[in-house]
Amino acid sequence: MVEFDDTFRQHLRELFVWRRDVRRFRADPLPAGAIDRLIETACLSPSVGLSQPWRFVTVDDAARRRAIIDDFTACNADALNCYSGERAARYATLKLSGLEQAPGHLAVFADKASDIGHGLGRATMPETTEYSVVAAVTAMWLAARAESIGIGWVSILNPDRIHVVLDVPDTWKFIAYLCIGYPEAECDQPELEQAKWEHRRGADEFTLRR
Ligand SMILES: Cc1cc2c(cc1C)N(C[C@H](O)[C@H](O)[C@H](O)COP(=O)(O)O)c1[nH]c(=O)[nH]c(=O)c1N2
Repeated sequence: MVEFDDTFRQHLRELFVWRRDVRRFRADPLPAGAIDRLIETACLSPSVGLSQPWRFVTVDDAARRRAIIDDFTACNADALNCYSGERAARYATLKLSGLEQAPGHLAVFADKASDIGHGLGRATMPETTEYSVVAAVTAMWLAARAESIGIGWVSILNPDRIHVVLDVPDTWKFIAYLCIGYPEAECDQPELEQAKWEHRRGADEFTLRR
């Protein structure tokens, strides 16, 4: 049996504390096979009915990357228009993607039409397909940090546009667009907290006791 000791648990806790959503990347490329290795780890994640509904698209083509960046720019401008006053001014200062700098781009989808898992667990809660993919992204995020690789999740995008740009099946639901690379800096505090947009709250605030 594999056992984990206190030292491992302490390191694991540190991994959770020091995992960040990264928007500022160094220019150096990722080592060969790094993204494939992260995808392999992500595939060890739990999934409803063992359906493994995650689908990964590595995006290396310059024209497709440019189209994604253009979509982000348009969506981010729309998002800014949803705020006013001081909140709008603050939003405008935020850096909300590392799409321009990140050496790795990875789009993640949930295959809503796959028969893998034979529908187990999905009859009353079809959304568990998407939950499974989010679990895989989280695993990848942590596994990357363990290799000092940073990941930034970009959701300020138009899913329909992503489908067209990446030419993926209609039955795939867009879940995440990930920027991957080495971070410019490490920090134990979310960037949105450093920018005074929001602060991390403690577990008590989100826990009901019945
Ligand atoms: C589903 C989802 C979607 C997004 C994010 C996360 C998740 C889970 N986050 C990252 C988010 O801002 C970040 O996780 C929190 O601010 C907490 O920071 P740390 O991840 O702890 O560094 C994120 N960040 C960003 O700069 N642009 C984005 O579009 C998104 N979108």
